[in-house]
Amino acid sequence: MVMKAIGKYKLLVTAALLTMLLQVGATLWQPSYMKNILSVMANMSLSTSGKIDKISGYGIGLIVIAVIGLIGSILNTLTAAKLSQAVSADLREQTFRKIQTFSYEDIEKYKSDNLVVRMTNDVNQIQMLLMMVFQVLIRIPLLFVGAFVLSIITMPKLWWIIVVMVLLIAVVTGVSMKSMGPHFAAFQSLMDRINGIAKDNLRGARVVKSFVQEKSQAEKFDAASDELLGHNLAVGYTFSTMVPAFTIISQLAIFAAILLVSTFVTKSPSVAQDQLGGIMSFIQYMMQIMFAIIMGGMMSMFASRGMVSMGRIKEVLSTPTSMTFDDTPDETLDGTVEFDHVSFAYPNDDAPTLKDINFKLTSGEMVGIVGATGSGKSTLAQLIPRLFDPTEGTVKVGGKDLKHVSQKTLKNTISIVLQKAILFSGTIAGNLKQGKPAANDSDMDRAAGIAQAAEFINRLPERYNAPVEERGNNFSGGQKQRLSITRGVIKQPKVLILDDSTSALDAHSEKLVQEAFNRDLKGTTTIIIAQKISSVVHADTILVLDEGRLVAQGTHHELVENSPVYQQIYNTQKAKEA
Ligand SMILES: Nc1ncnc2c1ncn2[C@@H]1O[C@H](COP(=O)(O)OP(=O)(O)OP(=O)(O)O)[C@@H](O)[C@H]1O
Repeated sequence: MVMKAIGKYKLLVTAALLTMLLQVGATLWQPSYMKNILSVMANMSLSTSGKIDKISGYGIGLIVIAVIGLIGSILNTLTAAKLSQAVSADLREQTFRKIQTFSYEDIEKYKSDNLVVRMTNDVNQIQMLLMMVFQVLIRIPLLFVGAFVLSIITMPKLWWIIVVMVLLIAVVTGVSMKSMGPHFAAFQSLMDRINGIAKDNLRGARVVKSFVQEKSQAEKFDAASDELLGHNLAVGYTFSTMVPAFTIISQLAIFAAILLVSTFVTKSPSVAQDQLGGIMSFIQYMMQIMFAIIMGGMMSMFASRGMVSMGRIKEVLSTPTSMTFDDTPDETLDGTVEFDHVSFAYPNDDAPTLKDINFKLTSGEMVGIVGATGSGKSTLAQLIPRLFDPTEGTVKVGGKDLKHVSQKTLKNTISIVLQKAILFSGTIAGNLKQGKPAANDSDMDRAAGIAQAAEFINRLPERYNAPVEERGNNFSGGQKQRLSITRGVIKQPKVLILDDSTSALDAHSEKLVQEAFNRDLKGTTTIIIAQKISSVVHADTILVLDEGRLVAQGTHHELVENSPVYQQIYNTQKAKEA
């Protein structure tokens, strides 16, 4: 997946690799110049001016190499940054597009917050990983092998010092990484938790303030934050012991190298010049090897976080959409709705929420659905616009099994106004056009009139161009509901479902909305889910649900006569009103 995304940027990849090679080459080249400079210094046969001339020459060479290395490093950082940002932007967009193809059921399975974290945090982790790969991870083995080989070529007799040092550093790095591993692993989940608490708190700011929950929210946040601090400190402590351990190992290695070289020099003064120069570059190579191992260990730790994120993005991208639509021609359906032995269980839920439901609604009817809270009213309604497919049985609209109609036909035929009015930031017109993209002002006027929204929209100076803030926060609950009903009716659907969507309207407005439905949406089957029986008392037929079963169907008068469940709801509500 990531390789495919990277493949698009071959030029940048090549540039990143070449600039990295330039950098590694310059780093490995530098010690040999140091060797030459020291050899000149130790050369007894050269005059002082001869030495200065040679050393200046080498010095200029050293500076040129350092500049080449610096240019390589700057260009590498630039190309790696550009590459990682471009790839992560592609992945983010690809993930978002994939989520758009998800059915509501797929989104429910992941939970929307989790998907947001994947598109933000996880994509960022991948971006950091790619940056690391093209800046450091590939450089490390090259630097390690290069410095290892060159150190042995420079001082063949000291090969064992390098081997012992590498082993000791590898052991210390391994032990430290093992102890830090669980702390790194805990970071991600704690960050998720901290994000969650902060988000809950800010989203529910009104509840927090009105229930004076600031202190308990702060305590909850502190607990998670302190836990994160604990893990950070534990990592810090390990680092603080790692650094002196590396210093001791390197000092010992340097000491051993110098000691041995001085014995060679003493034994054979003729090799003094070569050996003294060599020891300098040998020590530099040792430092490069040590740097490569330490960086390698640390980077692989961070890389493992990136790999986890990659897995999480891959999971989303490879999730097959649970709901597919038939590629049949678009058609015009009438508003009959039929449930034929429909049962439904939510994903990951063993017990069915709806059990063997059977009914048939005639086109243009006004239908009420009532039942106790949790009896399955919203669940039943969600099967009509195919937010979910039934686990068993068939849902038909216009006489056609919904599984065999095109997505466009479904969209043109059915509209649902959900219990919670959800508006998107933008303008009123932008929100209404979600219902009918080609809607003009007269369509909006008509729909706003039906939903009793015209009155407050007309009071806004910009009318349909009035801004809508995030989640419609600049509108009252009732206004949001009216706008959301307007969006639902604007395309004049054949089936309109109102899932408790007039709850924030006063009784008078609710009556006006229903009268407008009767008058202006004559051919539309209107299904009203209501908590209050008064909202559906005039319906042509009422479905009564009880614990996921359809226990009765009829007009208000029929049900008052012969449905014990309906009678109970009706009597309880009458008693409350009295
Ligand atoms: N997304 C979901 N995942 C799992 N279970 C769910 C989900 N939504 C609802 N349920 C469960 O299904 C049952 C029926 O819920 P539903 O929302 O359909 O009831 P309802 O009659 O509309 O209730 P209310 O009048 O309170 O809105 C409840 O037990 C609920 O816990």
